[in-house]
Amino acid sequence: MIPKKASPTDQPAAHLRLVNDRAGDASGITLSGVSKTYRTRDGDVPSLRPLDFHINDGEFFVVVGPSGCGKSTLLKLISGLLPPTTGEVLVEGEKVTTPHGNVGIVFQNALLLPWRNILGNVMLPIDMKRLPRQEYLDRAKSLLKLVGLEGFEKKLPWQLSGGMQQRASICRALVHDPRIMLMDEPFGALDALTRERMNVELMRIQRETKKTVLLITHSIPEAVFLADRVLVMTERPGAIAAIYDVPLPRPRSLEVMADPVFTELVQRIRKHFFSQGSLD
Ligand SMILES: Nc1ncnc2c1ncn2[C@@H]1O[C@H](COP(=O)(O)OP(=O)(O)OP(=O)(O)O)[C@@H](O)[C@H]1O
Repeated sequence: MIPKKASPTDQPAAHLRLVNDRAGDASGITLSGVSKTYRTRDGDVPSLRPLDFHINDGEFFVVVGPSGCGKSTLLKLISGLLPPTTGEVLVEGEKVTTPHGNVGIVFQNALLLPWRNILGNVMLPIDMKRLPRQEYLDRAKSLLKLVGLEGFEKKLPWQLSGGMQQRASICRALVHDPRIMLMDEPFGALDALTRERMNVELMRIQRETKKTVLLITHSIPEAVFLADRVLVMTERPGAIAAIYDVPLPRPRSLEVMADPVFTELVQRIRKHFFSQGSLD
């Protein structure tokens, strides 16, 4: 595990204790009173009601919720791409005010640059941040090996399948060694079989890299399969409907989906959405 950096903003630990109820624990992600209302020409669009929760360091935390309830907004607030309307987000004890290097983001589509080869795409954050290329090249290559793309470094994105492209985009999100990986419906564009394989792979990557993962999905089975905890959101403006612990041992294989603990939890979460029909 990468040692947590000491930083001046680790100091408001007293505040953290209030939010967190965890004396001195500045690791992970803490949201306190975080809400978002978009101001548009047509009026205000309340997107998120004030949210309070903590994601532990190294946790696999999955968010499910109906379409338009503010899941992507939540991810943008944590990454610093958007400022909250109220409240604050702390990542590793530091208040998020701008986009920061503590996160790597994976979107629904791999969004690889078609003119860069796979290694070049994985190295993109290093080039953009002007970090020393040579130091990160080996890391990029070992990440590609970790996701089974060894030998594909020089291929162009179109020469890879959708699942392989998405694996490359996971490497790109990890290449600068962020503590946290934010994933917005990362496998939503893949066929069902590839998606299952990617889920197994993602769990393995998370175990090996020990990253904190926040993943958004529309699929309740996917959420329960992957997560340590599942946060269920209400309809917009999104609030916390419930947070469920997933008491299934790790490592997990696809057979776990037949376990009564798994199926009961899926049913329990699904009940939140019976009237909305917006989840798988
Ligand atoms: N830039 C914006 N300006 C105005 N309203 C926005 C903006 N971005 C999102 N919204 C609105 O905020 C609400 C939440 O959007 P968001 O994309 O976060 O939802 P979501 O849960 O990720 O949706 P989905 O599951 O369909 O991807 C929606 O009603 C959306 O229309």
